[in-house]
Amino acid sequence: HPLWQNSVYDPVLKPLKISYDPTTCLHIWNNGYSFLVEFDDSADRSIIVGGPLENQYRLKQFHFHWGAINEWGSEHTVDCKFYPAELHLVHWNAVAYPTFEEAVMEGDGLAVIGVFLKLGAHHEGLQTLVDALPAIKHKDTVIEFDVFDPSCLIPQCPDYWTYAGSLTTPPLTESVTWIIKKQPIEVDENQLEAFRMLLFTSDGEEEKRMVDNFRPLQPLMNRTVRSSFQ
Ligand SMILES: NCCOCCOCCNC(=O)c1ccc(S(N)(=O)=O)cc1
Ligand SMILES: [Zn+2]
Repeated sequence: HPLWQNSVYDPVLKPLKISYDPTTCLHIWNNGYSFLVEFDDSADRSIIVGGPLENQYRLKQFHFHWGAINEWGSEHTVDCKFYPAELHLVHWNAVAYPTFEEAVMEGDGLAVIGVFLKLGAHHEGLQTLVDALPAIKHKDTVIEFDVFDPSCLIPQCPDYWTYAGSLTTPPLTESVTWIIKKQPIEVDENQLEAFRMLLFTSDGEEEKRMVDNFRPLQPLMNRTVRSSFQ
């Protein structure tokens, strides 16, 4: 999604407030499309509020999209530039809807924080995840993941873009308030290569490396992207 050129500064936008409880972390698994870290969302223990949001939203999972090479991989672009990977932290509106599955079908059901990954310095917090990847190389493999604070993957800079959009994989429902952080996080080449060693395929099948698991850019049409910064 082409950010920046078509964005309008909205002075009404508030800072996003993020409060995650690291002990709500459950497991990390390879679902055949990406690898996901899932959280216990049975109570309001890991939530975001503020920003463009009317309600508070509960963290359910985070996952990534990345390319086969560093020239592409993100699902949003800034100034026509792709990043090598993009993190999505998926939250749902448990104030308005009883289950995640129902929230997925509603316009104000989900809020996804997008964070760009840029090639650079080693990322200590990400390394914890990278160390777990060999154990979930194949589709439908899972390992327990006790304590992890996803805040370590979110840049300090408060600036973000926001727009009303959709899931980038089926069911592609238009239920997502996208909140894309302006500042990328830096990860090193070995960490990106570790993502690319995962497989789309199950154990025993012919190996297909998990790369280029991003949706191609979609036309902006008449959508407005607002920025929280000038
Ligand atoms: N499985 C049958 C019922 O399905 C109900 C809805 O399931 C939705 C599954 N998809 C997701 O949860 C889901 C979540 C986030 C993103 S993304 N890449 O837009 O952040 C894409 C997809
Ligand atoms: Zn995603």
